[in-house]
Amino acid sequence: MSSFDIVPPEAIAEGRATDAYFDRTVEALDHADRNPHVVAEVTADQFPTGEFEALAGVKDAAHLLAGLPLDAYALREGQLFDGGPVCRIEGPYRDFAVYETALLGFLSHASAAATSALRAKRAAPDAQVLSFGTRHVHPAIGAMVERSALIGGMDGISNVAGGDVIDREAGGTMPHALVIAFGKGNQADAWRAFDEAVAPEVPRIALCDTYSDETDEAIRAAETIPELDGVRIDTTGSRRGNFRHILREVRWELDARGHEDVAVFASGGITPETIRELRDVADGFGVGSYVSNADPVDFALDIVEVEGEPAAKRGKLSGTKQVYRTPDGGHHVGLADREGPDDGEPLLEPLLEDGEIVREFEIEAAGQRALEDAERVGLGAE
Ligand SMILES: O=P(O)(O)OC[C@H]1O[C@H](OP(=O)(O)OP(=O)(O)O)[C@H](O)[C@@H]1O
Repeated sequence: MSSFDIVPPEAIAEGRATDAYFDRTVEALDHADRNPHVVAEVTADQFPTGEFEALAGVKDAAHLLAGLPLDAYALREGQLFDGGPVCRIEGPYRDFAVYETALLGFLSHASAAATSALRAKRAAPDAQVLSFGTRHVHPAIGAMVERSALIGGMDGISNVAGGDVIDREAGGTMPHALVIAFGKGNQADAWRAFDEAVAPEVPRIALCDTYSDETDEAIRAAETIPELDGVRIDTTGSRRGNFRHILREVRWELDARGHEDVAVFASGGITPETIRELRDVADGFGVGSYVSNADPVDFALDIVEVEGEPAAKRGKLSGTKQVYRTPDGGHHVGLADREGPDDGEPLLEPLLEDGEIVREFEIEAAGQRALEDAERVGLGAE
């Protein structure tokens, strides 16, 4: 047993990461010798709302359900939706009832982070937008946050173990702690030690706000490290004043001394709004809490068909559904056995066939899909 309070992956795979009432449900169904064939759908909103979100977490959802006697369909990761099902399960209910809790958790949390990542990246498509936020959340979900950030189209991640899990390398240069470890006034020693110590492929980006004026530190960093790639300005909120002005000044003073090729990165409390304010004066952004702390999407799993007959609780729409994307960016919900809209591309595609995963999960392809679909539906274009 781990000394950390972390539900182990095996318990999730076995269906133990469930609300207890599903265990009671299985007991009652067993007692009554009842196991109806159902269609169940995962939905946040029944009808399109105009508020788009990006789907993520489908890889984990597929592995959760793998091996069960069911078929499943889902949107592709990175696909945007604003209503209707994002996932459909068809099979004997008793066999998958206990997986609902973990299934919704996988999709809800990852989709929220991916959606925020997409909003951040869309605010500055030409800048480097990097994920910095796993420090704000439980370390057990670091890989989920980083994978979702990339599915949302972000350009890089910072969590090393999270990167190991998703087979991507974490990036990053220095915290304030490194500069402080060399003592006030000795920032140059810290930057020099960094430059001498770290592998050549690590970008030389100096943190330039620890002790003194940002422009002063940026100039000194550029003079200390001949191959300096960039400076990062993370001015503490209480000292920030006009952050845009600070970044413009840094850019100006670097340029005035011939350091036009030194990039300027901004971090600390960055949101899509601040990115839009700063995108013409910064080359990149470190985004933390805006992505890692995103509120989970409010997904629910609902039975919509029992033994081939429409069924649903009040407030939910019965019948097996399909969702479609039309070229104008419209998201349409219809019954699966009816004609879809003209030129509508069906979005719910096979995920599992009789318990076998029938899909590849490509992070970069998902990120590309998210960015293209965001362009189509106008998400984050403001
Ligand atoms: O505000 P967020 O968007 O969540 O950004 C995450 C963190 O990244 C920056 O810290 P930094 O890397 O400079 O860390 P340090 O102050 O501990 O050195 C910033 O000051 C935040 O603490």
